[in-house]
Amino acid sequence: MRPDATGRPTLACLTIGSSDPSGGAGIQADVKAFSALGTYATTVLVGLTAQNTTGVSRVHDVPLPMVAAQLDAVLTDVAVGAVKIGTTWSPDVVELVADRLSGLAVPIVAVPIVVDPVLVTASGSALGGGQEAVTAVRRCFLPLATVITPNLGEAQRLAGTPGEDDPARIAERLVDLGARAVLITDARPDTGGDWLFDGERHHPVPGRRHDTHCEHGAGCTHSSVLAVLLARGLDLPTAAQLAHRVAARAVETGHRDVGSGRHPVDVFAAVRDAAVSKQLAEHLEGVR
Ligand SMILES: Nc1ncnc2c1ncn2[C@@H]1O[C@H](COP(=O)(O)OP(=O)(O)O)[C@@H](O)[C@H]1O
Ligand SMILES: Cc1ncc(COP(=O)(O)OP(=O)(O)O)c(N)n1
Repeated sequence: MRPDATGRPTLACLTIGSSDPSGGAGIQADVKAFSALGTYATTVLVGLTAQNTTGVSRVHDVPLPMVAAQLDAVLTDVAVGAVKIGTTWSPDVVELVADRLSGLAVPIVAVPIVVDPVLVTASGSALGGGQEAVTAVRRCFLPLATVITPNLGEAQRLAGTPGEDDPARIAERLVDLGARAVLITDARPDTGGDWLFDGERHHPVPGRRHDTHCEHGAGCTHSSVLAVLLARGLDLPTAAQLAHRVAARAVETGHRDVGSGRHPVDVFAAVRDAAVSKQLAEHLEGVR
């Protein structure tokens, strides 16, 4: 196997999600995050969006047989070390993806699966489909995922607890509903930071909010980074801390001159940051 720049064998990661033509979020953000962390990106597109930094104007489904063919093409050829699942607004796609991943010849349980259930974008556009899609995500993805990474509003909707704003209680409800672990992003909008419940213990992930208005793609970047770190063998609480660090820095260093709405994050600048790259190197040294 050809080693990467650090001497490790190539780690291939798969993202299953939808396209953002403005380049900040969706599959495009995932490929950038995988690449920034030195991994090889593979992609299965389930939908197209017409969107930019100000919002989503239109969505279009990739036909189901084409989704199935893409999954088969990648999974029968490339040994993926991590899977990230992003925007899937069609219940049929949710079922198909869950079916293919759980029916793999090589058990995918050995491979971390991070599900980022996108329901509303930072620009305020609904992107997760209707209640049927939410029900399908609950039924098919909660038990499949190593960890799910909803933001606070998405977690409330998935848990069916609209008035509850305590992330610990929402996360516990999601585990009751079948999730193995829940990482609620931006769980404390007043102070910043995330909240991890690993099914047994709660781990607050402290953070500070940056007021740069560069949040477009923060969630996609965060969940992709998390998938890579889990594939590299980090434990979930450590991976959650580091993924937040990278995402928060990507917001801080975001592309303020791109677009007129919520500007895109910059994951490459984040991992180039001396403090972030030192922390990544320290944790990744000695793991696969
Ligand atoms: N303004 C911000 N400043 C610092 N970190 C942020 C900011 N916005 C989001 N993050 C971090 O980025 C990651 C993704 O969070 P979030 O924006 O909630 O995702 P989503 O795009 O799914 O709503 C989390 O780790 C969160 O704490
Ligand atoms: C195609 C597509 N997928 C996901 C998102 C959501 O991206 P996210 O990283 O949560 O950031 P925001 O869009 O909420 O800023 C998306 N917009 N498009």
